[in-house]
Amino acid sequence: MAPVLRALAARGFAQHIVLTGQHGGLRPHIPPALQADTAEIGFDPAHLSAGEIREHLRDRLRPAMLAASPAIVLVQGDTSSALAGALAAHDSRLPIGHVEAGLRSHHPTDPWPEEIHRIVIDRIATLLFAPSETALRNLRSERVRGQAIVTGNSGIDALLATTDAMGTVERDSGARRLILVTCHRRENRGDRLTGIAAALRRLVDELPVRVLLPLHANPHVAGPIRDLLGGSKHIELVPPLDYEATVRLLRQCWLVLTDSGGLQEEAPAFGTPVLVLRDATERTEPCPCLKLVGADPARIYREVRALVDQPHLYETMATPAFPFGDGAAGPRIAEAIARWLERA
Ligand SMILES: CC(=O)N[C@@H]1[C@@H](OP(=O)(O)OP(=O)(O)OC[C@H]2O[C@@H](n3ccc(=O)[nH]c3=O)[C@H](O)[C@@H]2O)O[C@H](CO)[C@@H](O)[C@@H]1O
Repeated sequence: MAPVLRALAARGFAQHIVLTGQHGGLRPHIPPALQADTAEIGFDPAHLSAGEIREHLRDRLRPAMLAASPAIVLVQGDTSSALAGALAAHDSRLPIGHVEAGLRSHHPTDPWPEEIHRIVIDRIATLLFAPSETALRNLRSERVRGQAIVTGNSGIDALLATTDAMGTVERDSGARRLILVTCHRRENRGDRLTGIAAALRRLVDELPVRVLLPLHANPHVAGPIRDLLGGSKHIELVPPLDYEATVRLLRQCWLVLTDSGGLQEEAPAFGTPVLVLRDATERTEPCPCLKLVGADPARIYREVRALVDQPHLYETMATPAFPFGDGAAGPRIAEAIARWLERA
C-alpha cells in the first residue's frame, strides 16, 4: 500500500493510516512522512479465529472511522483486517475503496477465508482497483455496484522501485541450482505440508538443486516446517527475510516453489519460473512463468525434474512478464480517487 499512500500524499490528501497488527509490525514500511498519521491497534491475533479477528477489529476500527470521518476508507487485499475495515466503514456509512479488487480463485474454500473476504469487500466497495483485465472481468460478471477500473497492483510498484534502487543482480551460478521455497497457507498444513517436505528432500537428494526456505513469522507454520526439514542437507531454513532480501533472491534463484500470492506476482517480473504449491490460485492471468502443481510430492518432483532435464522447457517459462501491473498503480489509484471526489 505504500505506493498508494505516497501517491495520495503527493496530491495533497490528508491520510489517517491504521495498522491492525494482524501481520506483525508493518510500521517500518509506512513512508516516513506519513508515520505521524499512522496509528496501530495493539492486539494479539495468535489465539483468535479469522472470524474473531474480523469482529474484534470491526468493533475497534469503527470509532476511529467515525472520529476521522474520512471521504473514503481504503482497504488492501483479502485478510481479516481488510474485511473488518470494509465492514466497519459500511457500518459507518463511509465509502470504501478496495486495492487488489477482483482477484478470484472461484473456489469458495481455496483460499479460505480470503476468497470470501474478497467477494464481500467487492460487493460493498464504491471504488474497486483491479490488478488486471482478468480481475475486472470477474467484477463485471458479479455485477458489483461500485466503479471498477484496472490500475495494476501496488505491489508491483514497490517491486520495481526496490529493483531500480538495487541495481544489477546476477543469477546464482553454483553447482546446485537455487530453489526459493515459501509455504504458509492454511490449506497446506498437515498432510499436505508433510508431502511438500518429502518432495523437497527428494529433490535435493536426486537433483543438482538446493533449497532456501524463509520461514513464515507465524509459529504455527514455522514449527512444523522446522520439525520436517530441520537439519536436512542442501535445505536451508532461515528466519523471515526483509523485503529487499526477498526481492534479491527472486532475481538470483533458478526456481520458486510457493503458495504465496505476492510471489506469484513478483517472480514473473524477473522471468523466474514459479511452481505454485496450491490446487487453485486467484492469480489466473495468462503468464508463462506460473504453473499450478498442487502439493502432491510425486507431481512436485516430476515438474521440477522436467525443468532440470529439459532446458528448452525451462527457457519457455523463464520469460519476464507483468500481468499484474506496470508499476504505476499508486498514481492511478490516487488519480481515480481525486476524480471521484470531484464528482461526489
Ligand atoms: C490468498 C493470497 O495469496 N493473498 C495474498 C496474501 O499475501 P501473500 O500470500 O503474498 O503473503 P506472503 O507470501 O506472506 O507475503 C508476500 C509479500 O512478502 C514478501 N516476503 C515474503 C517472504 C519473506 O520472508 N519476506 C518477504 O518480504 C514477498 O516478497 C511479498 O511481497 O495476503 C495479501 C494481503 O491481503 C494479499 O494482498 C495477497 O493477495
